[in-house]
Amino acid sequence: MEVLSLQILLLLFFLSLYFYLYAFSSKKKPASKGFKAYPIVGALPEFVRNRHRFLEWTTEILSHCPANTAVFHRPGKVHGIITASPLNVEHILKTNFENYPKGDRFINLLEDFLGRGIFNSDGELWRVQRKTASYEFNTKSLRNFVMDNVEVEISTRLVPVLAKASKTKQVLDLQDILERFAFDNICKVAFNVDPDCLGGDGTSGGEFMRAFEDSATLSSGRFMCIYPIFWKINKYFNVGTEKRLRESIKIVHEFADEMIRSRMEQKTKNNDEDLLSRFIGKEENSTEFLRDIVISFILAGRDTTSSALSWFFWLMSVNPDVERKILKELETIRSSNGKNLGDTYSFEELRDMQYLQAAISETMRLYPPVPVDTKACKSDDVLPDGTFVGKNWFVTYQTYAMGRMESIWGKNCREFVPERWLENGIYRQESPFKFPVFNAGPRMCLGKDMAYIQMKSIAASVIERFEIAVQNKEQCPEHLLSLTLRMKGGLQVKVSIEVNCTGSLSLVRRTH
Ligand code: HEM
Repeated sequence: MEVLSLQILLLLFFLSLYFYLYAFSSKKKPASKGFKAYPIVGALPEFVRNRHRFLEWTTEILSHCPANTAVFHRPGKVHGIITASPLNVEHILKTNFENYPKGDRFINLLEDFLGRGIFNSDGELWRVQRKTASYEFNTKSLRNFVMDNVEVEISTRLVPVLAKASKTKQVLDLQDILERFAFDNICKVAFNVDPDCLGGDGTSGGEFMRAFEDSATLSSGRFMCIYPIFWKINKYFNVGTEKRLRESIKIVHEFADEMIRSRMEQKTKNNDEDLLSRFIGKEENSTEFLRDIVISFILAGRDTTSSALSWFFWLMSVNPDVERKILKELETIRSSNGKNLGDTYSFEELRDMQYLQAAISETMRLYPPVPVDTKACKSDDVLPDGTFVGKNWFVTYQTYAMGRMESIWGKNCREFVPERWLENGIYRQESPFKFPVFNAGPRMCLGKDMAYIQMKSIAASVIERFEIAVQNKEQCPEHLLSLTLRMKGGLQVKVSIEVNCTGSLSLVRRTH
């Protein structure tokens, strides 16, 4: 017995020594090539140590790998790769699209929140939703409807809320305001329902907003769980974060159910065609499925543009020269079209805002609203850079890291330079594989054009009317890794009125 204990002690001693030497020797290497994989436990210790800074950690790793691609070993059968290579991204999202579905693992993690909505489905279920939604998104009437809605939301809700805050000198969470704006907008555009979340003092619908945020953050927290069994046990016993998740999802579901019920009633009264009515019109769609569709579109429409604009306003506060150039561009557009400050911009005028478009794209290059996207590999494959990917491995492309790769954007990749998007002053599209902020290939974002209309309208109306003083602007806001890249604690700002919409005295000061 004593001999056995001694043997176990010796074994433990040598194992500890081995891990210590292994870790120590790899610390001395100047740059890590890929994830450090320990015997038996794989990359898990590193993952545990760095998961609170997952995006930065993986960016560091990928930037040191020759093809910006790293293999991730986990104990048991889970292996995967993380890539920031445009060639690999093209292969995964387009060339070999059928081999890289979302997969069961991903779908199970998000199913309680998103059900089998468009973001969380594969195969025929995805195809049907994509087809129906594409039809709706391709119409010119949608573009006009978006333009009208955005204009009304800006002039009757956003501007009054900011103007009021400027009078009271109150500190505002701009991220929250932008989320409310985007939420009202997507509900009107997609479901023909106005929740008026930004109406009044801009705080209505607070319970739903909180529940939606918690549902997204806690669901994405499951991705960071070392073993899925952990969250599954918590879910089974309804404890911890899983208890909170269940409560939040219940609130979100009730809201969506109520919206569908009221839309179904309306349907009998008028025959307005919107996205939801296209789905309601199909008898085979159950109310649960309609709910999944509603929640997915709220997520798509609410959390993406608001994330991009929050980072945009913070970047403006630390890059006043860029803001001045945008103001100058707006002034030129107004004067050549005989417009006053405060007048609404037409679709053509928004299209002419080339520098603003560049500044918004540059924001999303550094702070992509959807920072990571994961697929599953259906059968063994080899990526264009020679990396082997096994069946059932996860395959993640890291958009956040891609915006910070010297190999893609050059030496100044970490600097905020809108000019990199311009050729002779005209905005130049980038390859979606180099800049997969809106995804690429058959699952490319359907709301890209709508998103730019909304973001440009808001950015232009706000910066030409108000001075936005971001609190503690020198410190880069911390991000919260949810399904989208939100700012932890929001974006606290003080607003002051820059111009009174009839004159441009202050504007002259700011543009020179
Ligand atoms: C800055 C704004 C936006 C960004 C960066 C963005 C980005 C993305 C990304 C990365 C995906 C792929 C997600 C995945 O596969 O899991 C996606 C898909 C999608 N987006 Fe957007 N999006 C934006 C705005 C919008 C808006 C306003 C809508 C309108 C409702 C929208 C509708 C969709 C839809 C329906 C899909 C699903 C496409 C599919 O799976 O077939 N997006 N978007």
